[in-house]
Amino acid sequence: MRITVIGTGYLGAVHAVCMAKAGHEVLGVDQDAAKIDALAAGRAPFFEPGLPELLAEGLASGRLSFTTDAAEAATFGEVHFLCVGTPQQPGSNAADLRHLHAAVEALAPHLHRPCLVVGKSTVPVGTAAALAAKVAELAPVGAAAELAWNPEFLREGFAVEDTLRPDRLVVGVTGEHAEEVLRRVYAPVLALGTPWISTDLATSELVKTAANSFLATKISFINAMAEICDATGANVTTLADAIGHDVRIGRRFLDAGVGFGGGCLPKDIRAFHARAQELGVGSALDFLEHVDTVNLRQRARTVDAARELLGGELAGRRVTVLGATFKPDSDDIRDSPSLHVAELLLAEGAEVRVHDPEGLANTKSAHPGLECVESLEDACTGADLLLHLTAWQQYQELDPAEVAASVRTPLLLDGRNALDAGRWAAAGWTVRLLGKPAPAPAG
Ligand SMILES: NC(=O)C1=CN([C@@H]2O[C@H](COP(=O)(O)OP(=O)(O)OC[C@H]3O[C@@H](n4cnc5c(N)ncnc54)[C@H](O)[C@@H]3O)[C@@H](O)[C@H]2O)C=CC1
Ligand SMILES: O=C(O)[C@H]1O[C@H](OP(=O)(O)OP(=O)(O)OC[C@H]2O[C@@H](n3ccc(=O)[nH]c3=O)[C@H](O)[C@@H]2O)[C@H](O)[C@@H](O)[C@@H]1O
Repeated sequence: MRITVIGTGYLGAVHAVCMAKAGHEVLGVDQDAAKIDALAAGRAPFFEPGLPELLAEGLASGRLSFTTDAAEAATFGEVHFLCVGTPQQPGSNAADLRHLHAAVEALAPHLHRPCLVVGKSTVPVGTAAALAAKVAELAPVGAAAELAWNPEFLREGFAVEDTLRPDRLVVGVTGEHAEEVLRRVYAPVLALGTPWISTDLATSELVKTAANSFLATKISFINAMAEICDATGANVTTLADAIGHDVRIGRRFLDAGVGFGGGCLPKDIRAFHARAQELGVGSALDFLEHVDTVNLRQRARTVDAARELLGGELAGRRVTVLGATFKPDSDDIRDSPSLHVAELLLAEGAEVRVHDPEGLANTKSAHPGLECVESLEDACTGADLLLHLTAWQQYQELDPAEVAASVRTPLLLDGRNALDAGRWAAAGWTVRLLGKPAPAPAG
C-alpha cells in the first residue's frame, strides 16, 4: 500500500521505517527540512536503537522516501498517518493542537482521491471528530477522505520493537471500510496474533490518555510509598516486589526514584485533566493533579537529599549528574527529571557537571548554563557527589573502587535505585537511595 507519515519525530520516523519494513511504499513528510534531509540521506535525526538499520534498509529497498511537500504527500498516499506533536500549551495544561490542524489544512485541499487519514498523535477526546469534519470540508473529494484514529503505545528506546510487535492495535473508526483498510496496513503485525481492538473515535482517543494516566499513576503511587518508606526505614523495592507478585497489580512500572518525565506522560496527564474540566467532569480526574504533584516532588526530594548528603550546603560543591535524558536508550531530554534536578542544584550555587551517553547535544542547546562533559571519567573526577538520575547500562558497569580514586568525596545518591548499592558501599562509598535504607560504607 502507499502510505504517508506526516511528522517524522520520535513517533513518525519510527512508524515510517516500520511501515516500509512491513512491505508498504512509504513517504515520510515533515515541515522541518533539516530532518527530512537527514532522513533522506540515511541519518536518523535522533537516537533510537534499530532506527538507523531500518532506515538504511527502507531507503535501499526503494520503498521509503521523504519530502517536505504536503501536496506531494496528498497525491502519493492511500493512507495518511498524522504523527505531529501535541505538546503542552504554554501557560496552560491543555494540549496544543495547532500542529495537527496545520497538517490537516496543508494536506486536505490536495486530496482528490478517496483515502484514509489516520491520526496517531495523542489528543484530547473529541479531536478526531473535529478533524474528521475538517478533512471532509477541505478535501475536494469530500467525505471520501475518511478519518480514523489509531493511537500509538510505543516506548522510546524500544520504539522499533513496540511498532513491529505491539501489545495491541487500537483503531477508532466510523465505518467498516476504514477498519478494512487499517487491517490491510497492519496485516503483517496481525499475522503475529496481535490483539485488534476496533472501536469508535472517542474511545480510541481515550484508550491512549487512559493508558498513559494509569502508567503515570503507578509510578507516583510507588514514589508516594517511597516517601513513607523513607519516613519509616522501610524498603520500597521489597514492597514493590511483594505487591508486584499479585498479578492484579504486577511488578512493572513500580520502580521508585526521581519520577517520570519525557515528552508524553507529564503533558498527557495534564491535558487529560484539562479536557475533563472542559467537559464538566474535571473532578473525576482531579487525582491526576496529585499524580503530577507527587511526581514533581521527587525532584525536590532528590535535591534535598543531595543537600543533606553534602552537610546542608550546595553552594560551591561539585555535583556530577549521571544521565541527562528522561530515560536510558534515548536522547530525548523533554521534561527530563535529571536536568530539572541539575538546574535546581545550579540555582543553589552548586557546580554541576552533566554526563550522558546520548543526550548531551540536546542538553547543550536547551540548557546552556549546564556544563556538559563527554567523558564519563572526566565528569566524575573531583566530584563531591555523584547523582545517578538516568539508569544507563554504562553507569551500572562503573567500577566503584576506580571511581572512588578520582572523586573528592565518595558520596553517591542513586535517584533511580538502579546501581548495585552493596558494591558501591563495599568500595567505601556513602550511598543514599530513595525509599530504602542504604548499606553502610565499608570500614
Ligand atoms: N515520542 C513517543 O514515544 C510517542 C509519542 N506519541 C505522540 O505522538 C505525537 C508526536 O510525538 P513525537 O514524535 O514525540 O514528537 P516530535 O516533536 O519528536 O515530532 C513531531 C514532528 O512533527 C513535525 N511537524 C509539526 N508540525 C508539522 C506539520 N504541520 N507538517 C509536517 N510535520 C510537522 C515536527 O517538525 C516534528 O518533526 C505526540 O502527540 C505524542 O504525544 C505517542 C506515542 C509515543
Ligand atoms: O505516549 C507516549 O509517548 C509513551 O509514553 C510512555 O513511554 P516513554 O515516555 O517512552 O517512557 P516510559 O518507559 O514510559 O518512561 C517514562 C518515564 O517514567 C519513568 N519510570 C518508568 C517506570 C518506572 O517504574 N519508574 C519510572 O520512574 C522513566 O524513567 C521515564 O522518565 C509509555 O510507556 C508508552 O506506552 C507511550 O506510548
